[in-house]
This record gives sequence, structure tokens and C-alpha cells, in this order.
Amino acid sequence: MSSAFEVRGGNRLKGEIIPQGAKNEALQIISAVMLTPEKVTITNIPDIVDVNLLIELLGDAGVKLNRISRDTCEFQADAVDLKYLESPEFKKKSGRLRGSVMIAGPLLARFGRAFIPKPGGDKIGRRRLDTHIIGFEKLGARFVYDADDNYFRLETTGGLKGTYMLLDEPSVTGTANIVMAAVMAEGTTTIYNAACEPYLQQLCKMLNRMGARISGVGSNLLTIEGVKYLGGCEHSMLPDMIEIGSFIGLAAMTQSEITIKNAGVDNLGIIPEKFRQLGIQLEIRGNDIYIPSQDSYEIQTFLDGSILTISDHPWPGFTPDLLSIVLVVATQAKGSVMIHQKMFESRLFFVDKLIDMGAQIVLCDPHRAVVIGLGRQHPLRGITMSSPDIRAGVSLLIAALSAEGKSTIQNIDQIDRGYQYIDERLRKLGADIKRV
Ligand SMILES: CC(=O)N[C@H]1[C@@H](OP(=O)(O)OP(=O)(O)OC[C@H]2O[C@@H](n3ccc(=O)[nH]c3=O)[C@H](O)[C@@H]2O)O[C@H](CO)[C@@H](O)[C@@H]1O
Ligand SMILES: C=C(OP(=O)(O)O)C(=O)O
Repeated sequence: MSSAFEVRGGNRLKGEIIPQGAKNEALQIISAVMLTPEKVTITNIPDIVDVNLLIELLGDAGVKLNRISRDTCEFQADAVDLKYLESPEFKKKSGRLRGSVMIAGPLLARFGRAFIPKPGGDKIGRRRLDTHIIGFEKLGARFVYDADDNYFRLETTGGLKGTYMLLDEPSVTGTANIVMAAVMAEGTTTIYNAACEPYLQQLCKMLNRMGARISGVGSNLLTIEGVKYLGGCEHSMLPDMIEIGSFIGLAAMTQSEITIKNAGVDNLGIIPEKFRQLGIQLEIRGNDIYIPSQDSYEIQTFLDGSILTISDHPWPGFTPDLLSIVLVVATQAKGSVMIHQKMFESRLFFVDKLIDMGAQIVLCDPHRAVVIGLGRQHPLRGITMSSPDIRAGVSLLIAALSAEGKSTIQNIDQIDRGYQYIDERLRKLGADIKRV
């Protein structure tokens, strides 16, 4: 695989783009196939590195795979190889993505044991698994932690038992994992302070179609009445809201007229509003989002005239995964904004690359950056840079597409983790981008 994008910035883009199926939903949904020996058919699967790795991992563990087309796959977990899930090969492969951690809940539910090697994913600060493990413990699992290997081994004797739990934080993957463990536990489980983003709602709806009894879906209080058996089902992924936000930012930065087709507008929560706060015009047209070409956009202030802050918050607040995009888009706006990344402590360091490109940003501390918009008076200039994480990578790509001259973005494996055929799709809109 090639490892860099070469971009010549300045082109105005034009056209329609269809978002991929959601990466972070896919990781939950594909893990859930482990809950049943019956066939599960999943559609709108994004063809991206992380998701393909998880599918490969399940295949290695004995799950039968039938990839009907690029975005559709049938799974049947009727002969799971539990030994493989303890093997060094599993540890190595699952350490390459974050989503692998969510196989644990289904394994505990169905087989009474699970193994969690240190998961991979973005290096964006400490990413603890306490919520997952404490939730499993409350359901009756015992755990042993191997500190040398950074490895959790979980076991239950006599099966999992429903209980009440108040999560210490509404962890997304943690909630998904605990829900998947609880669906076949004996009795009723109540999870308070549950994460409730659309992907979790999708997971709960899918589990209910498989025979689970989950209520409170969409709220932070889930009630799960345990059932003895789950059967097969069909499921289709929502459009990827982080990709949609990235395309809105791309359109504004490059003064482009873009229509995002089939954007699942009912599931975007506060995302469109946050881009509007940056002064970006967008129109919801049915299920599409139309972004007109805008010569300039001006950041709003708060009602009392004070400087706008955009910060992350668990759903239905603004997702942390779009803050890097908002930050880059603000560099060319008129006005100023404080970006406050509350969740992750290393996600803003990529601003040094934007500063090299000519952006005016003050990194106040690891969590806060003030962006002073250049109002397009000085375009960014192309440089050579390396992508530190998936969303910073796409933000740098957007910066490069708007910059004067040539940029080279290295370490694009990070981008390929989550954005399907991104260079090809951007070229169709008129971008000058190639893999080198
Ligand atoms: C594969 C996957 O789905 N990854 C997503 C998932 O990661 P993941 O599920 O790993 O993230 P968590 O929701 O567990 O937590 C993320 C971080 O935020 C902190 N935290 C969490 C909740 C909270 O109310 N306050 C708080 O500070 C946690 O301590 C942790 O450091 O959710 C994150 C938060 O939306 C996203 O960035 C990731 O893209
Ligand atoms: C942080 C992200 O992914 P992961 O949790 O897989 O590292 C992301 O999707 O922005």
C-alpha cells in the first residue's frame, strides 16, 4: 500500500458525493454477529481498513463469511474457535484496531469467557477500558489483568446475571460491549449513563430484531430483559456522520458547491448546526445536504458577543471526532473560535502543521486551541506533513486541498482506516490528489 497523498490545492470542487456506511457503527454491528449461530446479513459496510480487519479477525476465529458484494457480507458464527481468540495471532491482529474490543461482550454472553488484548485505534490520549471491564464484572464476570501483556481475561461460572449499573462515563464502545453481554444474561439489566449515539441505537435495534428485549433505546437509560437465544437478522449501516461532517468542512474550505446525497439527515443531531455556527450555509434537501459555493464565511459569536466555543460532549452533544475538522475550517473563516477538546488529550497537537501552513492558531493547552480566522486574506501554503490520526489526517487533507501549491501528506494509512476510496471520490469532484 502506498503511504502518501500528493495534493495540489486551490481547485474548486463540484458535484455529488455519497457517504460511506458508518465506520464506528460497523465495528459494533459486525461484533454482534458473534451472538448467534444463525446467519446475519449486513449491508452498507464501508470498505475501509479497520472494518476489513475486524471481518478478517472473525473469519480467523471460525466465523463463516460470504462477501456477496463490496458492501454486503453474510456472517455465520456457528463454529467459533475459542482457542484462536487466546492466541498470539489474535492479540497481534486485534491490536491493530479499536473495534476488536467489542467482540468480548458477545463472547462472554455466548461462551462465558472472553479475552481483550490491548486494542489499537487512534493514539489520541489515554483510552482506558474501565467502563467495559467494570460493567462485565457487575454482570458477574471475573477478570484477570496481565500487566506485562496488557491483556484482560474474563470468565463467568454459572453465566451472567442482570443487574443495575451506573456507568462511570457514557463510553461508546463500553456501552455497546455491556449491552451485547447483557442481552442473554439471566434477568433484567439496567444501564444508566449509557452512551446513546445513533450507532448504539442501531445496535440495539438490530439486537431487538435478533430477539433481544432492549427498551429505552436512544436514551441514557437502557433496560434489557435477558433472553436465552438470539437468531439471525439483516442490518444496514447508517451513512457515516463523521464523513458527512468532513465533506461539509471540505466544501466550505475549498469554496465548493457540493451535494452530499443520502446523508441520513435525521441522525445527524447537532452536527449541521455546529457548521452553521462557523458561518457555513447548508441546506437540507430531503435526505441530501446541499452546500453552495461560498466566497467567505463568518464565525458567529455567542448572543452576548463573546467568542464562540465549540467543544465535544457525549451524544447528543457534538462528537469529538469532528472537532479537528471544525478547527481546520475555522482557519479560513472570518472571526475567531475556541476549540475545546474535552475528551482526548492528544488530539489537538496536529495544529503545529496547520501553523506551518500559515494558519493563526494558539494552542492554549493540550485541550484548547484558539483559531483566528484569516478571512481568506492569506491562503494556507502547501507543505509536507504526516497524518497523526484519522481525523487530523482528513483535516490536513482538507487544508491541503484549499492551500496554495503542493502538499504531501504522509502516513495516510491513518486516513485509509476510516475513509473509503477517498482519493478516487475526491478526484471525481475535481480535486488534484494522487497516491504516491
Ligand atoms: C470505534 C469507536 O466507536 N470509536 C469511537 C468511540 O471510542 P471509545 O468508545 O473508545 O471512546 P469512549 O466513549 O470510551 O471515551 C472516549 C474518551 O473520552 C472520555 N470521555 C468519555 C465520555 C465522557 O463523557 N467524558 C469523557 O471524558 C473517556 O475517558 C475516553 O478517554 O467513541 C469516541 C468518543 O465519541 C470516539 O472518539 C471514537 O471514534
Ligand atoms: C478515534 C476514532 O477511531 P478509533 O476509535 O477507531 O481509534 C475515530 O473514528 O475518530
